Amino acid sequence: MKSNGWCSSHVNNIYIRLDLRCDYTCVSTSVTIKTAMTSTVGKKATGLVAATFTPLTPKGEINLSEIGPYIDYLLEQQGVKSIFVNGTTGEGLSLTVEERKQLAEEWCRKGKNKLEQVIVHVGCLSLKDSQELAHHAAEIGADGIAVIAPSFFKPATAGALRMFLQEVAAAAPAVPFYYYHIPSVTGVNLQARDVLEGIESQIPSFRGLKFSGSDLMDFGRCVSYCPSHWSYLYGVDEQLLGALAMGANGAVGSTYNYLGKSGNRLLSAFEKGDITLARILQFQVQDILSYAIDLGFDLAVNKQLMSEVSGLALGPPRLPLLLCPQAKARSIAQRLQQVLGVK
Ligand SMILES: CC(=O)N[C@@H]([C@@H](O)[C@H](O)[C@H](O)CO)[C@@H](O)CC(=O)C(=O)O
Repeated sequence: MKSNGWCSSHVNNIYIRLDLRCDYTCVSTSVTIKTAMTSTVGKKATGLVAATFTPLTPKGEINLSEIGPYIDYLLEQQGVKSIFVNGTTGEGLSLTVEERKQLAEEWCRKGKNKLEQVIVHVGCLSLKDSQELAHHAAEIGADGIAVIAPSFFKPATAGALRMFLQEVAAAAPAVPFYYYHIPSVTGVNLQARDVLEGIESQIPSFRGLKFSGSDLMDFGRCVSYCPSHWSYLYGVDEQLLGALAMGANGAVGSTYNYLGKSGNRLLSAFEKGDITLARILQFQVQDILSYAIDLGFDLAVNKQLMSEVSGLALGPPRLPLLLCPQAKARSIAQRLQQVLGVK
């Protein structure tokens, strides 16, 4: 009979992993001490991050002129200081490489000296396109880049996905790199914990995880495996509280575009140990989203809801997503105002 186990601890940048392998005849203990992440790539991403919608004109072209007002809205009305652009909410995979570059550039330009972090999603089906976008993000001064798993030809193993991520990260080695785990959208159902196995030795700029999955056991295993100086950003907004308990140190999501204030209150209630308040705030988000889900909530509805709540002209989604009827978005916006007690 055998038992294998390990434990790790992180003290003052020293990362200690203790491997214990025992059977009845032998006990071997090996202790590895390494200085964790000696490079000082970037600042740590924490707190609330809005996954931005991509403003389009009524004809479906990217609308860069709305980005400045969008950033001001997030800062002034929602208290959100960091953004994640060209991701799922931003319809990144429906945009051309050139459009993604123009958008990333404008978000970075308009966010400079205002926002704390602009993280650019650079994942594509094509490795070459991802590398081009990663390199571009470095040139324009993005604070971080993130990559989802390619989802047409899917990686067969965690190792194959790690190799893909490594090749992208190598195109922007000085930019903090995040793995973006979103199995419900990519259909890549690998455990994030497996993807992270040894990733720091393959990607020196690796700085954390954007986990948009509902498997909190996998998320917890990521947090317990990884060094504390990484970012663990959780992306299922309606169950953020569970992820905070599991060790998330921030949240990235679509609803923080219009529920930023409440998201910030939830984070600070949790930090202060006021679980009762944190729970009330989480239940409010769940109420609003269940109401929306009953009406058929998807990205198109979400985008229209943001236009409705913020007054920004975000335009339609891009095909194949269909424009949401305004009455539907209006009805969800009313529910939101009732639940939050906003006039
Ligand atoms: C599947 C999906 O779109 N998930 C959203 C959530 O914020 C989601 O909209 C929210 O939890 C409501 O279900 C984010 O995780 C996506 C995200 O962060 C992104 O746009 O990159």
